[in-house]
Amino acid sequence: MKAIMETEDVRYRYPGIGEEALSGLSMQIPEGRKVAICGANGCGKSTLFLHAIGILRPTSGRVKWRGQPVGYDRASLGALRRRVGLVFQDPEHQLILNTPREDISYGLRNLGLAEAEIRERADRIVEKMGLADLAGLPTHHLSLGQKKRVALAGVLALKPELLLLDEATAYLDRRSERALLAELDDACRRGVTVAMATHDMNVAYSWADWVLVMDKGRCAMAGPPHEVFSREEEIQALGLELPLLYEVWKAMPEELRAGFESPRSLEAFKEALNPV
Ligand SMILES: Nc1ncnc2c1ncn2[C@@H]1O[C@H](COP(=O)(O)OP(=O)(O)OP(=O)(O)O)[C@@H](O)[C@H]1O
Repeated sequence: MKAIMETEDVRYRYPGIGEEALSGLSMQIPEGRKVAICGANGCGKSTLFLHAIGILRPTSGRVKWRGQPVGYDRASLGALRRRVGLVFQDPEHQLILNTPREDISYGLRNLGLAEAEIRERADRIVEKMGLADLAGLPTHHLSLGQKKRVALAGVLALKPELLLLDEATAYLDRRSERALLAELDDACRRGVTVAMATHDMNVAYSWADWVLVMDKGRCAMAGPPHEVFSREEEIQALGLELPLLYEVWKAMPEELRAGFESPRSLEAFKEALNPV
């Protein structure tokens, strides 16, 4: 497993706060994967993301990009932020201009691209993400789900190698959630490593192919979803729920389950029960 980004024993304390937000965090984000980062409120997921783009700097320990320690001079931070894109939990923190198109173009302009390329890249992402009807509207007329899609479009337009999302699916209806996860799958197929912080264990279980569980500023568990969630007692002790599909599967008679790994989608579940 090759890590695109990793942290080594990272400690961080917000100024004026007694408790460490990260208290010896060592974790790896494997390259090319869809990673879910799970953990109770306040376990340090957002703080980890702010370290990943160099907004915060560890009090001790190291953050590494492709095996090399991250540098904190202007040029190194600029290079890091061209490679790592962060979609914030609250799209209001990301969308600052009048319209989605202006916001998407603004990010591209910051990359120093020529106007023609800015227009072309903005058009392409607007069309690809089905935002054409919204692109020219005042951003404050958009729903939360629409704003989340625009925020994602703005970061994807920058073509990051690692895409980080903080609670991307929170407050989305099922259809918007599915559309957003499909977008992330698509990005991953194009070679982008995607890591999403989520409280939704159903999303973590069925969408991700690697799961990191954080607890009190450290990495408590890491592995493929069925492996992590099969450690049921540990998951529950960390205040997390088991995914519904996993629980239903485990509640079924053992002879029906024999020979199958716990299915991670409804389709796989049905197939396991009615093999063709
Ligand atoms: N700007 C800040 N100033 C002071 N303390 C902070 C700040 N941001 C976060 N913290 C503290 O750092 C710890 C980790 O918070 P963080 O937001 O990283 O957790 P999280 O896992 O993302 O939480 P959530 O799931 O609620 O979004 C918490 O104890 C939190 O109170």
